[in-house]
Amino acid sequence: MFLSTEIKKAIEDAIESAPVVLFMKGTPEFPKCGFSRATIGLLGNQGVDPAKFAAYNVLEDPELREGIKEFSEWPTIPQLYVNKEFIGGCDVITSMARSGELADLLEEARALVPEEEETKDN
Ligand SMILES: N[C@@H](CCC(=O)N[C@@H](CS)C(=O)NCC(=O)O)C(=O)O
Ligand code: FES
Repeated sequence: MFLSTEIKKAIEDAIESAPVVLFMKGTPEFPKCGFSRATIGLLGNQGVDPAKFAAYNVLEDPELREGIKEFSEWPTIPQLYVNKEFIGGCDVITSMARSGELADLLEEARALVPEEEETKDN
């Protein structure tokens, strides 16, 4: 498939729209596939700040669905980007969560809910 300039630009804009960007099936609230659901769950468990997060539903956009595969040179959805860098899909995120690498990556990207806010007293 040929990645048009227009689609490429839309993908680049999406990737730049937040520190943590997930291309997924469905929405964070209503994932439409177990792999996307699992990935959203892992990011939530890590404490990703919603303000630092953007999700794009590829089921609403067939061009995005195919385009992101070619752009990332990765054949499946979900796809995670952190600070414009492609990280991987569900399997990669799962193993990075287990090893602690995901926590380090997200912390370095300053994408987690700040500790003070989490523990702020009433
Ligand atoms: N092993 C994959 C699981 C994801 C996967 O297999 N996705 C499939 C089914 S949802 C996919 O995106 N197929 C191409 C498509 O639906 O466009 C991962 O680590 O992310
Ligand atoms: S939609 Fe069937 S496995 Fe993802």
